[in-house]
This record gives sequence, C-alpha cells and structure tokens, in this order.
Amino acid sequence: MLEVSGLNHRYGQGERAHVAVRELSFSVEAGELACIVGPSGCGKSTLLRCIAGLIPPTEGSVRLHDDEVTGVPDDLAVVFQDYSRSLFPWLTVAKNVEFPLRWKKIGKRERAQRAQEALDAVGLAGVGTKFPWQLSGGMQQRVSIARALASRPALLLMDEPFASVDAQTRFDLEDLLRRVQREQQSTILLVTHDIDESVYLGDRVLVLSSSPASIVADLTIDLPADRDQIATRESARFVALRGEVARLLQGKQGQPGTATDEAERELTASPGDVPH
Ligand SMILES: Nc1ncnc2c1ncn2[C@@H]1O[C@H](COP(=O)(O)OP(=O)(O)OP(=O)(O)O)[C@@H](O)[C@H]1O
Repeated sequence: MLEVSGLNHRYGQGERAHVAVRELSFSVEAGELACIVGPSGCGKSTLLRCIAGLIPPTEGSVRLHDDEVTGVPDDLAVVFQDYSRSLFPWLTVAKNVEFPLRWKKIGKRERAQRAQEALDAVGLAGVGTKFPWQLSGGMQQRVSIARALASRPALLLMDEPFASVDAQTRFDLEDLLRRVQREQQSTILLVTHDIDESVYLGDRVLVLSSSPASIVADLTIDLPADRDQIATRESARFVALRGEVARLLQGKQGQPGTATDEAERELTASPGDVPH
C-alpha cells in the first residue's frame, strides 16, 4: 500500500540546513496498523508531512499503491493532534464530517449517509446537529476520526492523535481505533512518542532514532488481536515488548531477541523459581 524509499528531508540550505529525516525506507501493507514511535523532535511530523504530500522530500520517494506521491493524494486522510484547530466551529458536526466529501464531488444524499455511518462507527450517532464547541475534547477528536473515515481513505495517517486528551479518554479512543480499523480493514500509520501506546495499538512498531530520524527497529507486535487496556498492559509479553522499545529508543540495542526473552522469563517465572 505504502512504500517509502530512501527518504531524506532537510529544512533550509547550506550551513544552516537542518536534516530532519535521514535515509528512511519502509513499507506498510494493506489492512495493517503500523505505529511509528520516536523521541520528541526527532522528525516524526516531518516524515508524516512528506508521506501526506504536504512537503516534498529533499531526496527519496513515497509511493501509494505504486503511484509516486507528489501532492496530497485523494485517497489519503490525516488526523492531527490538535482537534480544536482542525474542526470548523461554524459548521455542525455532521457538516464537518461531510466537508472533505464535497471536494470529491459526492452527492448530497451520499455525503449525509457516509457522515452518519462514520459518526455511528465512532459512537457519536446522536450529535450530528451539534457544533464542535458543544462537545468535549475527546468527542471532538472522535469527530476528526469520523471525518477521516468518511472519505474511506486507502491510507489514514495519524499524528499523535490522542496526545491532547485525558488518560481515560485516550484509552477509549485507542480501543475505538483498533475496533474500527479491524471492522473496516483500514490501513493506518500512526505516529506517537508514547511507547505503551505504540505497543498497545500496533500490529507493528517502527522505532526511530533521535534527530535526524532514521529507523532503528521494525518490530512485529505479536500480542493477541483482541486487546484489553488492563489485561494486555499487564501481560508479560506487553511488558517485554515495551521494554524492548524503550531500550531501542535509548540506543541500548541488545542482541536480537535476548532482551525480550529475558524480560519475559523474569515475568513468567513463578516466585519460587531459582534463576540459573
Ligand atoms: N518548517 C521547519 N523549518 C525548519 N526546521 C523545522 C521545521 N519543521 C520542523 N523543523 C525541525 O525539524 C526537526 C524535526 O521536527 P518534527 O516536528 O518533524 O519532529 P517531531 O518528532 O514530530 O517532534 P514532536 O514529537 O515534538 O512533535 C526539529 O528539530 C524541528 O525544529
């Protein structure tokens, strides 16, 4: 679905140039939920902007279904962190969700139907006639997600989408995203700086180095598909995976597999076990 090859992005030129992204290559398969985790300021948003066609990469290429991305593709949607600035306050919730569909020349009746379906999917069936400012922050971010889903994008990009909501709402939105992604078989690339969130949400986690961003690991998250905010986060496998991501982020790259295996052994050993 998505192929990023040899991507470099540099802001400015000459001595004052700042390299934000360096030699990034990876692909995302259709139906996959891939998370990108990296330290603050490492270049995550720059990478997403290049993928979304909002800025041209200095070098390298981004391909979506084999077509080179040179501007914002029609079948791509982006959800940003700042929901309060991404919704139009003068439009109702339903009209906000319908808005991008106007540009796709979709008729009025189908626009209304798709908006209603998307609002149903995010648990906001009854709020279409309200205005964004009448909703809580978490509800506004659900509206942003509904708007992205209504356009049925081939690829949904999410830039720290849950960073501005409280912890409980964040858990609810994470579960909502996994449910909707599985129901609709959407392809999602989500950027976060939260290690636990990346492991909880992802089928895969791409770990980025500090600035300039380059990939230090591409981990398959082999947790069961049905995840639970308490049981999954308490499981030995989750704890081992998040430990591995944390070590990679700190640049402590142990021998492949050993860190995870050791962490897991420690956690699964019964209290009476004597270490060898
Ligand atoms: N328009 C710009 N012009 C010059 N430098 C920029 C520009 N945008 C970003 N940068 C720089 O590029 C680097 C990467 O920024 P970017 O926003 O991509 O990082 P990030 O990982 O998304 O950060 P955060 O996690 O804090 O949101 C930073 O050092 C930033 O200062």
